Formats: sequence, C-alpha cells, structure tokens
Amino acid sequence: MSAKKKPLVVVTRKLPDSIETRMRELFDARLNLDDTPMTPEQIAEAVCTADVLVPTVTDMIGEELLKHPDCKLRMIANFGNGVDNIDVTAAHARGITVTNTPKVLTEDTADMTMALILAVPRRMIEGAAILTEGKSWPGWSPTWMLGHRIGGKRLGIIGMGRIGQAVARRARAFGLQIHYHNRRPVAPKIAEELGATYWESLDQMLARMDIISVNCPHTPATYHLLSARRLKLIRKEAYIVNTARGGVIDEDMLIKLIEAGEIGGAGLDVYEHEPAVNPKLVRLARAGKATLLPHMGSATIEGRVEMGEKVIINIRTFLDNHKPPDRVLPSML
Ligand SMILES: O=CC(=O)O
Repeated sequence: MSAKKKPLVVVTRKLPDSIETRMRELFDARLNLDDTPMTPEQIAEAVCTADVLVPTVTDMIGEELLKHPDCKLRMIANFGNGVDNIDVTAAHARGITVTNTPKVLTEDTADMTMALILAVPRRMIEGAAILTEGKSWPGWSPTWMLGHRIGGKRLGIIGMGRIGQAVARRARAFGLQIHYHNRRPVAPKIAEELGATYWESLDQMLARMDIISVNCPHTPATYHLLSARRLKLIRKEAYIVNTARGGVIDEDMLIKLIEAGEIGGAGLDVYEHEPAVNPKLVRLARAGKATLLPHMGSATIEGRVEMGEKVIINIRTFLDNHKPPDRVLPSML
C-alpha cells in the first residue's frame, strides 16, 4: 500500500527550529533554512506548485500572483497577525483560504508599544546612546537630559481591539488617562475596567491628546488614516507611537510636521516603505525627536513559537477539511 502523499507546504522564511521540525514531520515542507527572503519570482513559483504557502508579513501576495492560470494554492497560512501583505479578496475569489496568527502576539506588541510610550518623552534611547557610543557626560545634573512626565497625560489609542486594550491596561498602570477611537465603542464592562473614554470623532480626539498610539490593522479603510489633514490637528507637544503598520500614517507629512516643530515627536516600530526607513526619520532620531525600532513589536522567542504553532494548527485543520480557527475573510477587513 503506498503512503498518502503529504501536502506541499512552502515556507518563505526561517521559522523557530521546533516549528520547522514539526512541519517536516507533518508535511512535505519546503523550508527556508538560510532565511534569504524569497524573490517575487520564487514566490510566484511556489504559488504554482505548493498546496499551502506560509508567507510572513513582508511577502507581498497580490492579485497578480493569485490569478496566475497555474496557481494551485489552496491555502495561505500567514505567519503574522496583520494580513495587509495579502490580497484577501483576490484569494477568497479564487477559493484560497487565508489564515493569520492572532492573539499570541497581543501582549508582546503591547509591551513594545508601552516601551515606546515611555521611551520618547523620557529620552531613553538618546540617553543610552550617550553611554554606548562612549560619549562623555557631565554626571547627574539638575538640568541635563530632561524629558517629560508620563503620569496624568492623555493617551489616545486608535484601534481598541486586543492590542489596543492591552496597551490601555498597561498605560493605566502608568497613570495615563485612556481615550480611544474605534469603529464601535468597546463593551461597557471593558470601558469601565480600562477607565476609557470613547471618541466617535477621530479628529476631535487627535486635537486633545498628549500621546497617540496607533493600534489598528492596516486595511484599505485605514490607509493614511492619519492623513496630512488629520496630522495637522495634533497638538504641538504631542507625540505619536506606531507599532501597527507604517501605511496607517502619512509618513512624509509626519516627518514635515515634526521637523517644523508642529508635532513633538514619534516612536515608531513600523514604516511606510519597510524595510526602507526614510533617512529624514533617522535624522530626527539623532536630534532626539524620534525613537525608531526595526519592526520588532512581536519579536519574542515565545511569541514566534506560538505563532508557528498557530500556523500548524490552521494548516492541519484546513487539510482535515474543517474551518481553520484563524480564517480571515474579506468581510473582516
Ligand atoms: O507585525 C507583525 C504581525 O502582524 O504579526
């Protein structure tokens, strides 16, 4: 009796060892052990040969690829929470199931958001750089390296989903007043627990906050949600933290307004043209007006293993002809 052929699963980037081992046991897994990002041609080839593709948030899976006449893909099991790298509508139209890895990176991303909320006004990275770059410093001084107090300030969270709420919990413990804008208000019990004030009008909220944290997904509806017009509503002393996706903010206008002293600063983990980072942002960081991280909000060993486990569960459930737990439908975006 011949053994049943295992489904071909192509993984675009190196994943944690334990996940790759399990994938090898379960599937005909084509792994990317040296982690060289796949070229668009290699991804196009995978789409025409694999049953399941496991891309990460940096692999663009657009309509062109998915409507290729030789596309035999049945599933895209994204290794990542955000799915703005995938044309979910085009996939759905071709009967290709899309899944993501929600929940397991909520707390890690919220930690990193909180770290940026603290790092910008307290000039942490700037201070650390003085020592790590071996520069001289005057020792403790009453007027040196002063930043701004966090406690008592107004934090406006854009997107009060899982990550937004996790940020709110942390921020509340630091004495921040919690405000938020979301498509809908959160359940009264959650709002009460978080002491959170709902703003139906994003414009009105922006004009009143000291700190703004972007925690909404990047979808066609949230592309440049912080548009040039809206960015101009933000107070001069306020600063913006973004651990969601670069595309939610009009980055060129953000840079202009910080340069002009119209916005206080920014703490960014994500960029509009990632992995490229606008050199003007780097200049602002050198001038102490921005804190920049290389998209590492969910980068914990534990989180990445749990994301891999979710990918495996999604694939196995799908291959067993059941609905995978983390299915993403166009209507959800
Ligand atoms: O940014 C990371 C993710 O969306 O998983």
